[in-house]
Amino acid sequence: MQLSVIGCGYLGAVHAACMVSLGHEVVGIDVDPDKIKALANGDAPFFEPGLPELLRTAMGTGRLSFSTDIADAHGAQVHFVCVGTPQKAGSNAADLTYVDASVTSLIPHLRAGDLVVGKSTVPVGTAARLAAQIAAETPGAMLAWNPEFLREGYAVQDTLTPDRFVYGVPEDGSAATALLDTVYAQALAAGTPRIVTDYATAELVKVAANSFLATKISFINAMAELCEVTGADVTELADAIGLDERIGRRFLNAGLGFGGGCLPKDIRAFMARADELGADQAVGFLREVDAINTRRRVRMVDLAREVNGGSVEGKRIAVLGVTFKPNSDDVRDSPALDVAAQLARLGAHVMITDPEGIDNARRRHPHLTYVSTVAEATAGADAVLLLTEWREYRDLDPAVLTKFVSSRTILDGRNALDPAVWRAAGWSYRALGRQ
Ligand SMILES: NC(=O)C1=CN([C@@H]2O[C@H](COP(=O)(O)OP(=O)(O)OC[C@H]3O[C@@H](n4cnc5c(N)ncnc54)[C@H](O)[C@@H]3O)[C@@H](O)[C@H]2O)C=CC1
Ligand SMILES: O=C(O)[C@H]1O[C@H](OP(=O)(O)OP(=O)(O)OC[C@H]2O[C@@H](n3ccc(=O)[nH]c3=O)[C@H](O)[C@@H]2O)[C@H](O)[C@@H](O)[C@@H]1O
Repeated sequence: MQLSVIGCGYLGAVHAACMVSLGHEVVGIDVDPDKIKALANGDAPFFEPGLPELLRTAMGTGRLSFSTDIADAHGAQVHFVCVGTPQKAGSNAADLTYVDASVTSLIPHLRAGDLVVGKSTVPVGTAARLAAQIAAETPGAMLAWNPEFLREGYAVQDTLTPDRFVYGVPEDGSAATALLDTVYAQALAAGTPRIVTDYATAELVKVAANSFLATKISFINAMAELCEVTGADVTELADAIGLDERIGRRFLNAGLGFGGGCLPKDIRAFMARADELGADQAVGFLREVDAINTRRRVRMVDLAREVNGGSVEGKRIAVLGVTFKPNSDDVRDSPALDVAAQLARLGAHVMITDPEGIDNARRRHPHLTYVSTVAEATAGADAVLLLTEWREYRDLDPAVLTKFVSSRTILDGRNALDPAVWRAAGWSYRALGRQ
């Protein structure tokens, strides 16, 4: 099948390469010429495990091309819209500028029978509005909303073998459903469940799923706050409640909380949209979810002050990990970068290291200091902060770090280390939610 993928960022680039691996012919379109140049050379413009290999193989088939010209989407039968929907400046709402611009630019190149498939995360009501625009301007072209559930760091596997497909289709959606079934034939044959529903339900499934995940994280972080005042241990608490199959242990890792280009902006956009719909009470709890999440960052900064005698001014602070989670170079709304920036504002000499995130972090916070190795970051440190739990930081040997630091103080922002190991090596170990 001939497909176009419009928007080749974290979602679209992976989607394009994966669709080729399923046997389709794909043109990827993006307005960013640098991104398109890298992709056309077979280079992944961001870090995502498995993507470089997949891209090289896909380029080798001759069935993957990239362009900045939306006219090159003409001829494809299915057009995936994967552009960004960031938070609007000065508001909680989603900025739909890119979705609207991409669909408007695509319409002149559509033919009757073509299917536009929205994959971006949008406020409920967006699909119906775009469907009306498409129907008015290209009779016979169709729209489906097929939200994406991939996680960065596992994007390739999540795209090829998702937990489920959700198709939001119009009332007589059989043609749209048949086209999507052809696109995803391989995973469907392997038994992946698919839910065919209306636009509004499909849009809500996506924000409901992310809201649930964010709520689960903030729930355990609220318990961490209680553990801190009672002397209890949030990691053991999570293990214990997680053994109840109805609760489950996944997404109960307490620590610095959630960041990234999705959970924070999605819960805020959900609240903003519910407000517009007069249903703000229904998701009012998300305000608390957001507030608990922000408080964890503040608590980490306070802990850094506490272990430094009340002030970090003039102190050398090593920050291990700056991305919003391991196995990604993404620093959008990164809790780690936020904490590092707050400490720098308080006068600390912050030395940041990260395996993949330094370039992106430097673009956002050029005034902070970035170094390539743990040895450089921790040299002479008054405190070491583990803020993103990359494997190499989880595996650090305290005896090795002892040689570099000025004070053996470690703050584990992700509950990723074994306190007994660090204490046995003579370190003062502090964490969020456990003693
Ligand atoms: N990053 C992720 O893990 C996931 C993201 N999503 C959703 O997917 C959407 C995209 O997210 P990301 O890929 O992370 O964003 P991103 O910012 O990495 O990529 C968006 C891309 O769209 C391009 N673009 C903007 N306007 C365009 C236009 N008019 N025509 C063509 N290209 C255009 C940008 O240049 C950029 O490369 C968002 O709605 C997000 O919430 C959903 C699931 C997972
Ligand atoms: O809509 C999206 O874009 C995606 O958002 C999240 O995926 P992602 O942002 O890649 O990352 P997650 O693995 O969900 O982690 C999000 C944040 O929560 C934090 N987290 C996660 C799990 C946990 O137990 N504790 C915790 O603090 C992570 O450190 C990270 O900062 C969802 O997991 C995906 O299903 C969804 O498709």
